Amino acid sequence: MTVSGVKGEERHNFTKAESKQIRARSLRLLGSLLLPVRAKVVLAMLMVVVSTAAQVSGPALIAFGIDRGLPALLEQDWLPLAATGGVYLVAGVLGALLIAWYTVLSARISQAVLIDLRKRVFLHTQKLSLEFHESYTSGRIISRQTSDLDAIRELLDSGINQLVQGILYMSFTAIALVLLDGTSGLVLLGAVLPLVILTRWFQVRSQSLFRQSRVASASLIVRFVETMTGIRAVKAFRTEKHNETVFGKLVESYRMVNARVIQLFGVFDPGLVLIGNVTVAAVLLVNGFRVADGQLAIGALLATLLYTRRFFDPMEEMAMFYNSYQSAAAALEKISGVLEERPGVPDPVAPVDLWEAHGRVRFDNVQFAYQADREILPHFDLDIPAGQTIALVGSTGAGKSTLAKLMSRFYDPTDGQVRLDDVDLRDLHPKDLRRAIVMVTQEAYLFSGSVAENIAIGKPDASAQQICAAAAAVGAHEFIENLPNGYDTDVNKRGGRVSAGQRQLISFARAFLANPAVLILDEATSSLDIPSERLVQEALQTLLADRTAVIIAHRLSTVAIADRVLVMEHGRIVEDGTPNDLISGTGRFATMHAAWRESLV
Ligand SMILES: Nc1ncnc2c1ncn2[C@@H]1O[C@H](COP(=O)(O)OP(=O)(O)OP(=O)(O)O)[C@@H](O)[C@H]1O
Repeated sequence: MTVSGVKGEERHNFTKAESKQIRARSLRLLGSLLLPVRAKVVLAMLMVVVSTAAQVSGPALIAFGIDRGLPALLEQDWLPLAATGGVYLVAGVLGALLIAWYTVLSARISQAVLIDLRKRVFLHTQKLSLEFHESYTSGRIISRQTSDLDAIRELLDSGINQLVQGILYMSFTAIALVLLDGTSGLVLLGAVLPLVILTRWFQVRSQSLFRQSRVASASLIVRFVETMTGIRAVKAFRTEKHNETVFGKLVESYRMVNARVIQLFGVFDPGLVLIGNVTVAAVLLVNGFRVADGQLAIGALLATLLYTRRFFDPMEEMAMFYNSYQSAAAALEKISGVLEERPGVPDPVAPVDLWEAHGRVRFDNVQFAYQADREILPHFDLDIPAGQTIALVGSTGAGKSTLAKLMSRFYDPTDGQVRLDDVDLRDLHPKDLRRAIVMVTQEAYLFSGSVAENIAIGKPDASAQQICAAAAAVGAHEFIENLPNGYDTDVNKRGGRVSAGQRQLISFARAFLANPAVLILDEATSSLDIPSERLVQEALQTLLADRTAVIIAHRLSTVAIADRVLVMEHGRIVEDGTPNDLISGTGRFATMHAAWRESLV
């Protein structure tokens, strides 16, 4: 199985080569994000090096002040002590200023990187085909934009700072200690072994716990989003109690993992403090004797103690970095996977412009399957002349919506071609394709915003009059006028809520305004009541007059306005003719129509 794109997300056990492939992908993404801010990164590094050096100089200066400045002062020479104090002050101020500057600069870098990544994820996910969105759940998409980006933000905001400053601080401190006094350096070296053992122990255990914690929190998000997305089904089937139990279990497992993480820190933190204190005690003991023997000055003793103590300070923060690094690395892996996905319907390399499409649609030798082993359209030929109105009927699962999706190029055929005015849809300029072919579906999705804005999606530069005219043409004007703020009513605010049928009318107005050469209505009148449907049918006569139209409808009333009826079964057209011919015949459509007429009586 491959790990390219999002496929790797479902797996946990990778081979070495696969892990390498995923890491390389993450690093490439990180590299491409840092490239535009590389100058700032170098500057920030320089600042942090200088400011850490300034901070680390403190104990050495204190030692100098005590061992050289004080005796000189006793001899009435105040200059060495004053100079030491001055240098200490300058180092302190410089360190503080540089840290302040560094903090601002690193925040800018992290903001730039995050904004870039956030935009890339949004734009790319939006570009991915319907095929991708139909299998990649909304919970996962939301996690990519929220918790994953948060994990990366956390790493950039504090994690990297802590790591870089921590490593530099510990290295500079160790170097300063060795330079000041080799013996103390040896004592510190003695602490390194237990330190390495403790840190390694912590890393090994925390790695698996942090992973479990991320998995548990992701499951919580996915469960929450899916429950809320399906809230209607939840209420209709009264599954609240069941959901509560399932969610409760997820929360409990999240709590358990976090409790174990805290237990781990409960051993690691005191362990660090203990090693630090034992080392300081050892330095005090060894150097105390050396001071008594006159081998070491008292100021140097103090400085060695301060360096030893300070050496351990960044350890805990660096252990925390490990956590944020792990989360961010996992997040980066998943985000880079989404960004690696290629749209199932790629934009043409040499797009053909079709300014004024006539609307002839042809399916030539088309074969189509969603999954390799299950063919939906085995072999499909169809010629729809420009301006014809087709009613597409057939039983559930016959492949009607699939045909509509191929016609709108939501999918590409596995074999053969779908053409508009003799141009393969794959070669058509995406802008021309969207202008020429519009599909209205049953969902009739409305975006946040006013009714007018929702209609104007069909033609963003439309005037208010054009919007009203479009609404009037599909019989939506009256109800829109009766909404609290008319065309300016926000469809997602209380009071502005519209019914499913009204939503469909708005999406009709949107399609009418877009004025495409080919209009596909996939169950687009299913939520309308019979009088509204009749109204729309009248409007449809005008709406469909000068364009090619494909109407998929279970209610056969639509057939009356069609020039031609296609009956589909198992991905094939089994009947094709004018409504009258088919009704008066003895085929499937005649039976369906008779049954439908009877149901009306
Ligand atoms: N995204 C998908 N992935 C895999 N299989 C799919 C997908 N969408 C549809 N199918 C399958 O393709 C077949 C045809 O489905 P399609 O939606 O085209 O039927 P339909 O004639 O429009 O049915 P209905 O009248 O119920 O809407 C069905 O067997 C369905 O299971």
